[in-house]
Parts: sequence; structure tokens; C-alpha cells
Amino acid sequence: MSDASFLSLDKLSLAYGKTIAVKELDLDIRKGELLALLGPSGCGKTTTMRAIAGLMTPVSGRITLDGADITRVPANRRNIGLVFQSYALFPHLTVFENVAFGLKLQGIGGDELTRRVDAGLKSVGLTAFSGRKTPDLSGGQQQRVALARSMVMQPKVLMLDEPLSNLDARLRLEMRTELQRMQKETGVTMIFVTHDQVEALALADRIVVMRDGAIEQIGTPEEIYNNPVSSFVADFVGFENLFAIRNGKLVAAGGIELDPAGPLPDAAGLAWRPRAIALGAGPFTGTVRGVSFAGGTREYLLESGFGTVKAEADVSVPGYPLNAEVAFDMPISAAAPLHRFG
Ligand SMILES: Nc1ncnc2c1ncn2[C@@H]1O[C@H](COP(=O)(O)OP(=O)(O)OP(=O)(O)O)[C@@H](O)[C@H]1O
Repeated sequence: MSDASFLSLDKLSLAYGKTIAVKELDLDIRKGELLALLGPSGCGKTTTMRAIAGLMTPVSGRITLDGADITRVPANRRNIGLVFQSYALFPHLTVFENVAFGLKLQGIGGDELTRRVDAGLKSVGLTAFSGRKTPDLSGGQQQRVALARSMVMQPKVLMLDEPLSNLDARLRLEMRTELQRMQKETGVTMIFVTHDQVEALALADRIVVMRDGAIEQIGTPEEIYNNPVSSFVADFVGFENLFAIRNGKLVAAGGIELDPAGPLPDAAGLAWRPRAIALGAGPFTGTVRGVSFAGGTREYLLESGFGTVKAEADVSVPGYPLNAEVAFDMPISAAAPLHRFG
């Protein structure tokens, strides 16, 4: 075992009855890494996490943790923490008692129990709430209790299922920073599941993009954001304008072909973010069918001869009104080349 493969999934296949949910997944997770499993609903994120936690038995393949094969080890002997979306706290117990629960089950009591629970509560900023019953806490505070409850068990890996999805926008931002801080401070290997690219990009050291039970791309947030390998990933991380390349032409979503503004790279397709579309001059024209103000920028929906193009321009430059005819360019140099399309 090296630190680069602290937790390894080796050709892991998972199924519900006859339905295959995850197919021959290979993944190495580093010690101390904060990893995001990102993908749309049904792509197999939760199933993968359940298998790592020991809540389902693989059809085939192997899971190793810290040098040991844990494929058939029962969940309670894996030393993997799991924080669900519904925090599953005990409503009749106080915050302290909730956090102490698992430790007590392990026979830990007395000063050690108090010391570890106090440290757990401190790490999530809940010391002042230790005597409160959990229903009397806000959603964000309840989630901190669930986190502390897992962290005090000193798991080798901590997994979180959609950790921020139940929180309002402000709390989400706060918890994001909090999670990151806690993970870096404790050095715990952390995996979280999300369908929200913004969350994955903001939090993770590395992102695993999943599609139909398989890995589509693994990379740092920068790699995923700037160099998506496929139209699927590009679409998922906000490239709104996707074109296939066929016989030296760009092919729009509706199948309409257009001549590119320059030589095309050797790729299966090209993708432009809205802000990569240059407005005001260029070989293409479109009619403004929608304008929305987005703080520092304006977003435009342009109806062109080959379909809708989404563009974004700084508010400091004069805007275009609805129904205006606008010339635009899709510079090849500003596009991300895609290795797979469709
Ligand atoms: N209990 C179950 N019985 C049968 N099929 C299931 C069950 N749970 C999940 N599946 C199927 O397995 C596949 C993967 O589901 P999974 O819940 O892992 O996806 P997910 O990416 O976590 O989605 P979500 O973001 O909606 O939770 C889907 O096709 C789903 O329909």
C-alpha cells in the first residue's frame, strides 16, 4: 500500500438484483485526500459509497483500505464513517450524548469519553450547545453534530452523502469552508458525494465524474473545469455550447453543420463556455432572444442559424437589447477540445 492508494477499488461491480448500478470501477484514493464523487442522479455515486462503507456486497471486484482487503469485512469493523443526508440524530439525546454514542458502544467512558466528545464538539464549533437536544438546533448545527459524531470515532475514511444539499445558500458556503478546514486540520481521508459541480469544484482536491455506473473523468478541479474529456463532462461543468466535429465541420446539437472560423484540432468535439463567445464581431450572427443580468455580467441567448448559443459579456460594455441582431465569433483557441462526444 502506498499513500497514493490508501483506499482502492479494483474492478468493483455493484448491483441491485439484476440491475447493474456500477461497472468494474477502478479508483485509487490517496491518504488525506478530499475527493468528490460527482455526477447526475442515478450515476452510481451513492451505491459506490455504500459499498465502500460495507452496506452492500459487491458482485465482483475488491476494496482495499490501508493495505487490507475489506471487501467482505462487515460495516462496523471497517472504521469508515458515513454521514447521511438525513443526519439520523437521536432526538431524545443531547448534542453531547449524540456525539458520545458510538464511543460508548466501543466501551469508552470516563475522562477519555469527555475529552474526545469535547474535542469533537470544539472542532465543529458546537461547544456551547453540548447540553441541547438535537431537534432544537438549526439544520447546519444538526449537520455539525452528525459530523462530530463520525469524527470522534477517528475513522480511516469519512464519507459524506450530499453534505451541503439541505442547507440554505449562506450556510452552505459557511459549511463548505468549515468542512475543508476540518478535513485539512485532521488529515482524514474524506469522500463526498454531490450532484453539484460548484460544490465539487470548490471543495475537492480531486473530482471523480461518474456516468452510468462508470468513471468518465478523474482530475483536479482545474483539470475538470478547464479540460473536460467529453461532451458529458463539459456539459456538466457549464460549457453551454457544444459542437461535434465531423468531416472538418462543426456539428450543432440539432445536426446542422457549420464551417469553423479556423483550423480544427484533432478532437471529437469543441466546447465553449458562454464567456468564450465573443460578441460584436465575427463570422456568425444571432438574434437576442433572452438577456439576464448576472451581477458583473449579462447572459445572452442568441438564436442563430444553427441553434441557440449562450454568451456572456461584461456589464461594463454596452448591452444588446432583445431582438437585436448581433455578430459573434466562437474562437477555436477559446474552445475546450473534447476527446469523446455523445
Ligand atoms: N435500492 C435500489 N434498488 C434497485 N435499484 C437501485 C436501488 N438504489 C439505486 N438503484 C439504481 O442504481 C443506480 C445507481 O443509483 P445511485 O443511488 O447509486 O445513484 P446516485 O448517483 O447516488 O443518484 P442520486 O444522486 O439520485 O442519489 C440507479 O440506476 C438506481 O436506479
